[in-house]
Amino acid sequence: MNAAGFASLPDLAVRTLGGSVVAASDESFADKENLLNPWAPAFQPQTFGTKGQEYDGWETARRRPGEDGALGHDWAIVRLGLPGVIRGVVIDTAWFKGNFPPYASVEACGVDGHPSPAELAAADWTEIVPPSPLGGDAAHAFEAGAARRFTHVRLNIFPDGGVARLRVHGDVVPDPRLLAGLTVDLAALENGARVIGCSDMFYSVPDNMLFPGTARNQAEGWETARRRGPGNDWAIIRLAAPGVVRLAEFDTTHLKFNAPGHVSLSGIDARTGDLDDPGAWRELLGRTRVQPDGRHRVRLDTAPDAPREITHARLDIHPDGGLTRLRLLGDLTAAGERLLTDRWNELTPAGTGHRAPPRPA
Ligand SMILES: NC(=O)NC(NC(N)=O)C(=O)[O-]
Repeated sequence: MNAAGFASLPDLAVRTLGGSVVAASDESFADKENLLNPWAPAFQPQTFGTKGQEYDGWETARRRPGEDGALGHDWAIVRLGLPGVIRGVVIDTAWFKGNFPPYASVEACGVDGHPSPAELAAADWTEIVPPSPLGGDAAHAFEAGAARRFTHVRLNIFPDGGVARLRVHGDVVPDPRLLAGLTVDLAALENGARVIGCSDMFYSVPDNMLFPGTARNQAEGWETARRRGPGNDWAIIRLAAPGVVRLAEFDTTHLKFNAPGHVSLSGIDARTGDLDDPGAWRELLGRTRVQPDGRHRVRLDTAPDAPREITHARLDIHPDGGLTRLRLLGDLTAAGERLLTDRWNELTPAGTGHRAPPRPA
């Protein structure tokens, strides 16, 4: 997968998906936490504080050789908000022009639970980006290929300097022990769901609807252009795993003059039906009126005689607009639990401190 390909995958490290910087060797000039800011790096010239020019990034002091003559290097350890398989990394030195590091590398590890910085230092790290040259004021994309579930990454810079952002794109691999037997959001990015197709993403991408928490403005949701022709906008969501959706939440918060008039929802089991065959989709919720700027929770009909196991859901918004959040609360089926467990086991090598979850019958 090339950079353009992996950059459309979720950023497993971004703060709005739960990422954090747990430790760094140094942050004398600018805070390590800036590495994971969701916004594009900003810069204002001549904003000198007591320690130097202020940068929207992570910046370390200029290193000097120690008594032994060694220069050493700086590093920062990031806890991924969403553990998963890393497909590519972007090291962005935006605005660092005379103070970027000339080389960087990235390592990753998978550790169960909530390890301390000391426990992470002793973890088994795998190099996913070898030491590579960097330029100033530029985003550098590196593919990463290890077919393993990682929970943390370590950015190494040689010998020192500033990095504006670290983006870690990949496929979310949720921990089945946290989902099995519970009613969960089958459309949540953090549970492994994703939007795999949509009619329009002129203003913002539809995966935004699947972020945790509430949106702070309409840019943090999905918004389409004004539709001038016939038809309506839509998005198809691949659920976290096969499951039964029992309650849908359509959130138009912050969409005050651009909310859809109506929404509808349908589902398909892609193991037996073709996503491209309109006849294979079953209605889950007929055309339902929505209001601007608010949450709409709708209980779906899950009568015992209505077989509702689906792998994908289709959201239709009539005629256009967007949603800031979409929640599809429901239960994994036994097949869904098995699938998640098998995937987790396959991508989590033994001996990394992970407990293998029981595989449902
Ligand atoms: N934050 C800084 O002031 N950094 C540096 N200096 C300037 N002017 O940016 C540097 O690396 O010495």
